[in-house]
Amino acid sequence: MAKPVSIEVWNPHGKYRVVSTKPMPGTRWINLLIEQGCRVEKKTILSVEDIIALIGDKCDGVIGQLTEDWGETLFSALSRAGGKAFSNMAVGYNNVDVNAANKYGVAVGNTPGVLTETTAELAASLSVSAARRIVEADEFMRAGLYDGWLPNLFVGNLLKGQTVGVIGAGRIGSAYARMMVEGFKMNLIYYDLYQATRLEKFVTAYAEFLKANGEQPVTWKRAASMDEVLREADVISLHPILDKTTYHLVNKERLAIMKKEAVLVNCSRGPVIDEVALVEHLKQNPMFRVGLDVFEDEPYMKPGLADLKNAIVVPHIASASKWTREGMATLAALNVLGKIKGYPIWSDPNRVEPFLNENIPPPAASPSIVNAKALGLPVSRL
Ligand SMILES: NC(=O)C1=CN([C@@H]2O[C@H](COP(=O)(O)OP(=O)(O)OC[C@H]3O[C@@H](n4cnc5c(N)ncnc54)[C@H](O)[C@@H]3O)[C@@H](O)[C@H]2O)C=CC1
Ligand SMILES: O=C(O)C(=O)CO
Repeated sequence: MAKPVSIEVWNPHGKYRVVSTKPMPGTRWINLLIEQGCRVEKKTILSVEDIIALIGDKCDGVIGQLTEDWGETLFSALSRAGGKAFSNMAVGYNNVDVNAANKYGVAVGNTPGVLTETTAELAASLSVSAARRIVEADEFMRAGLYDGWLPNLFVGNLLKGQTVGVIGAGRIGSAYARMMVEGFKMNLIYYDLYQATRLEKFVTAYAEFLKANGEQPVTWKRAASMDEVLREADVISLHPILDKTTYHLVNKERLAIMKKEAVLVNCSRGPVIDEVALVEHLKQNPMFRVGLDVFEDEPYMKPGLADLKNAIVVPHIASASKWTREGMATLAALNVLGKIKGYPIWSDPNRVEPFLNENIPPPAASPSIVNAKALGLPVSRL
């Protein structure tokens, strides 16, 4: 039996009913829905049962979260309530069974682009923090253990001239690579199923700039295999989607081929790393360091991880800048609104800026619907 849920409601007499399963930052997303005749309701963390109760008998669209299991049960409930629109407030949608959504004709939205730089910045921060042992040093200082400067105190790794490895050089992976190459003059090695042409051009141009200024040019290489990246890189950041091909991509065997003093960062999804194997590897290799934003059994950590000084752990905050989180809420709301209104799908989900400019009305389109093709939804000509 679902427990009764207390709900905040805006525009109670709106024609369409849109529910958000969690409070989202900012008010623009609410205003955009209200202006178009929607009644908006929001709640906080919900179980599948709670979400079914929230959907009720009539619901036109739902804005959901990556913590929720959107599969057959929820899509059939939404469909029974007359809903044909769902959006994750996230770019990753491994929590969504898109085939089940297709079965019920429900459009599935996500929020690409608006979180690219914010997420890459956190990955870069974790890389530097792990390489330079910033969290350990902070704890040491606060514990009153600092007696004075010492040549060996918290000695870490220099990034300049070392190699940064990126696995999954899509939007976020490429943005991270640019930060590390340009910011720290690191050489790049990357692995992706596709060639990252723009990234390669960026590094080539930056290398020419450095050479022209009498500095050592940076280099890039597209690796033929993921193992090549793991063997050669000093700092490795994981940015693929989570699917069957990337589950436990980093496992015991692959950890063993990495450099003993490497830094590994994960801002993608927890299950991309076998976390039990990682804990063991960290114990055996105290100079190996990790920066983790995501965990295999979120919100929990595997036993032992929290005790390890060579691990930095943060609670899935990679996209947590104010601008980005408000933008994610806006994109998610507009995905749902667009489907309700029968708008076409925006033609390029990598170019969502027009939806984020608060000074102009957003385009009459859904910014990003991942199953648009499967549902035969029309594409915007804008
Ligand atoms: N920690 C956090 O708060 C956040 C996590 N994410 C995660 O980051 C992921 C990536 O986001 P974007 O860069 O926007 O997506 P994207 O689609 O632009 O990039 C993903 C890349 O992974 C590559 N890829 C897929 N399978 C692969 C494989 N087996 N081996 C190597 N590469 C593979 C794809 O070809 C693509 O280039 C999301 O799916 C999400 O799970 C995204 C935002 C914030
Ligand atoms: O967007 C995502 O995929 C996240 O993990 C949260 O920003």
